[in-house]
Amino acid sequence: MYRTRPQDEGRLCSEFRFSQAFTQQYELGEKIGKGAHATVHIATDRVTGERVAVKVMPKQLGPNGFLDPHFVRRVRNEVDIASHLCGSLNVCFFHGAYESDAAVHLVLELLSGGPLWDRISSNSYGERAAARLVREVLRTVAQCHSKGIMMRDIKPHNFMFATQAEDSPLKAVDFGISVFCRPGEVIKQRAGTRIVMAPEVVRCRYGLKADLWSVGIMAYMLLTGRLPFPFYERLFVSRQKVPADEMYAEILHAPLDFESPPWDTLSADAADLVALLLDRDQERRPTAKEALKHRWLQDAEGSADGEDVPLNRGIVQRLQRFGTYGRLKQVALRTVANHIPTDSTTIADLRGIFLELDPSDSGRVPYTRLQQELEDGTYTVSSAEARQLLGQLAMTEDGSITFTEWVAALMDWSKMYESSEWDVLVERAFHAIDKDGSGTLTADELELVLCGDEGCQAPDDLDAAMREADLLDAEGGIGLEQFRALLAGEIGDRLDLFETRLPSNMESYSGTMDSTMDSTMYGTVDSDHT
Ligand SMILES: Nc1ncnc2c1ncn2[C@@H]1O[C@H](COP(=O)(O)OP(=O)(O)OP(=O)(O)O)[C@@H](O)[C@H]1O
Repeated sequence: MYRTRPQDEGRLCSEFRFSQAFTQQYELGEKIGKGAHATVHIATDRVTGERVAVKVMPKQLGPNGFLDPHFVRRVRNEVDIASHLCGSLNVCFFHGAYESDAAVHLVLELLSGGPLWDRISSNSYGERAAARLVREVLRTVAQCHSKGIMMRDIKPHNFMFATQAEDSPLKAVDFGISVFCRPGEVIKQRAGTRIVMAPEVVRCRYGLKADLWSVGIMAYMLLTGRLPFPFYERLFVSRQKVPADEMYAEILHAPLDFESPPWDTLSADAADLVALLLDRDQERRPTAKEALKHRWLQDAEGSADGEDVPLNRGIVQRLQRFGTYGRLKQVALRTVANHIPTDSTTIADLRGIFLELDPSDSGRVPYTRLQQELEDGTYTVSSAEARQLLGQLAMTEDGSITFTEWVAALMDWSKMYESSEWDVLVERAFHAIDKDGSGTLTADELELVLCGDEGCQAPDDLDAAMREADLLDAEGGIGLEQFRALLAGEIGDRLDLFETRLPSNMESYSGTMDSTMDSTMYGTVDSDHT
């Protein structure tokens, strides 16, 4: 994620250093959405014909003619967080960023199922359907929190369905006001959308747990079609303006309504989880990982979906986990994988599955064969998602994936990390990258492993990788200890943070819903501008 550095604030227009080749690569089509900071269009890839969404953000200049620092921060947030999370199927896939003199273009996965907001307004969810959606939202939050990212604007507008299907996956969009926040860190700037704002955000002293309150409000809305606060009636039914101070007072003090219908017909488990998430004491409120273990969410998909999924049915989970590691960490893991002896027992099960795909034991599997494996019905992934997942893997020139790559992507690295082999492997990998033997990985050496002999094509590639690895300040290079820390961080991300995408029976939506809610009542308060 972007941290504001003095030299980045107010840079001249061209200085995002994104590619300027948008119009060469894409044909811009009809407008499909509008937010406060951007318009969103459909666009078509001129070579592949693939349809994508393009978020066009007009460049905002400050009075001095330089780019407005808030604008720079918002764009960097979106780009960096989307890059961090691009392996996750719970997040709208980010294809890349472009800029012209007038605008930044963010090319995104096209989500044609519309925002969750629209379905909340026209449907009520049966408990099981609601539980599935809450679980997807919690997974997204858990993935973000494990990367130290606070989403800060969790609301039904910022989750969109991939398709029109009732059981469509739900994906997060719009990370414009998200921030880096380590566990225990306190943020003091009020930001977000009032109706989902946690009490501690209102008080301007908050951390990651504030996201869980917002999930609680979303879960409440999914189950009841309304908000738990008295101001709901005035704002959404009578359509009156409610002063911000009055909303804040109710968020801080008003009793939350768990009595009125339909609470009398909802399960005790549903009420229990929502009440836990809406605990005003953030210390007692569960983390996203704890909430995911709640009883109400356990049978949400009716299928096994956790650490217990066998390797041969857990490829989608593992590819997502690898995809969220960041490019520099991925290449570092590849280098480590390259040093694991092929007969090591730690990779025996991975070898067995690889051999099923590569019966002649050539050490390679064609990319197309893997794509077929993901799309053959074992998993519920679209072609674009299969490409997204496999796009994390480095391909050989003949379009194959090597066994080393397979190990790097699918390995349970936490087990290797705990083994006696780990330290030696990391050291060997470090020395393999440190070509000049200086004991430090320089920018040139990192560029070589990231982008090969030709160097990085997009000027921002190396910077972005360093930002992802939180190593932007490592101007003198990366030493062995930093390299170790890079590899160890988040190594133990639990697999059940990621969807299995194994088929399961989904309950249909049911019931009725108040359809008077209106997106105009839903504006983000971006405190950077207030
Ligand atoms: N990937 C996508 N696929 C299809 N439509 C999208 C996509 N991303 C956004 N949209 C549509 O465009 C609208 C505006 O997008 P978005 O919310 O990201 O803009 P914004 O200006 O950053 O928002 P905000 O007003 O919350 O700051 C969304 O409400 C949605 O309807």
